[in-house]
Amino acid sequence: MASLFEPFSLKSVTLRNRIAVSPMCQYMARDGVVTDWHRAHYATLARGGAGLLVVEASAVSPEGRITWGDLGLWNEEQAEALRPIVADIKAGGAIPGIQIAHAGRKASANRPWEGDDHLPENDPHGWATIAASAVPFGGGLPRVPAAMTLDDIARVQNDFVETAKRALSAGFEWLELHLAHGYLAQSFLSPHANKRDDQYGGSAENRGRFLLETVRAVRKVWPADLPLTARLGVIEFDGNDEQTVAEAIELVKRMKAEGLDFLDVSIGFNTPDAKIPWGPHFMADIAARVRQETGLPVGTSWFISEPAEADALVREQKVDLVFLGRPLLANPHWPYRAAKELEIKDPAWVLPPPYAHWLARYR
Ligand SMILES: CC(=O)[C@H]1CCCN(Cc2ccccc2)C1
Repeated sequence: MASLFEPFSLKSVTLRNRIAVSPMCQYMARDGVVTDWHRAHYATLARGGAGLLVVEASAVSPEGRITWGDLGLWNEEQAEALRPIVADIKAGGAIPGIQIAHAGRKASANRPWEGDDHLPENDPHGWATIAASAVPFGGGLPRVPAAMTLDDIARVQNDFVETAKRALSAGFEWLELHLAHGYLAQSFLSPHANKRDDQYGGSAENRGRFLLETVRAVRKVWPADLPLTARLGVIEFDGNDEQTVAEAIELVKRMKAEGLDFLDVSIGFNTPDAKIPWGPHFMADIAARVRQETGLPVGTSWFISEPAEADALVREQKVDLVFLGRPLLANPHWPYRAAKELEIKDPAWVLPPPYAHWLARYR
């Protein structure tokens, strides 16, 4: 029976435990390039003891960023600048992962602490946005995106492929396609956002096409022995959940057949009117259903903060990995806290030797 501190192997990669650092935007990049902020941020988190560290959403093109502060992986300079980050993550003992993304109709926005809303259309720092259809998200993100042409679709899918190749060249061993949170790929899957009448709209199969084609294309360039994963919004909490989850599970089965190795189960966030049932590990049972019905290993996040809860989710085989975000911002050594609370042997040694030997002494 696996527990939080059991290793996890997937393809040729082995994680030292079931704790993953969830991709968390820092909005501290310059032209998509990492800065000193990221160097300290990622080294600290990697040294904290997690088994996997997924670097924040990195845009596949400049207009694919949420804000001007987002990381990018659309050019070689950005890839090169990520190499020391990968080295720091590996030196800390974690597997280096990265999430690659296109923000779609949620792009061209202010950083969360500076408004978390769309820049004014005439703002020189903003840019035109694209999505499945010319339908705005709403709320603080009212900008109307351009409906993508078939050429746009092919271009953006190629951007994901080229970005995946750069992630490999930068040394990442775990790739997460961002297909969630109301961003570009998710906007194709959602009837809230996708009003197309071509082969990318209408039926569930058509609405899943962009996502499935992107997985298929990236799988061709991402090494067969390295995990190709995705974060997918499988539920909207918009009153139509049974249909949404059923459609998502069918799509995940198709993605698995195309070589997807793991699913990070999340939320669609395609409508500002969603009624999210925020609460302790509220996504766990939905993740367990995806795991059960697709046979893929899964992870999930959202309101997982207590070690005993995280351990139970793994022991009960609801998830294979727990993705932690804010608990790790609050305490980058959360794995050490968990090791103590779960009474793991030699808990201090989830941390690097310079810390562990002191913490293990004077008991
Ligand atoms: C890139 C990404 O998925 C991040 C960006 C920052 C907010 N994160 C969490 C979030 C998603 C959707 C609505 C509200 C909050 C998601």
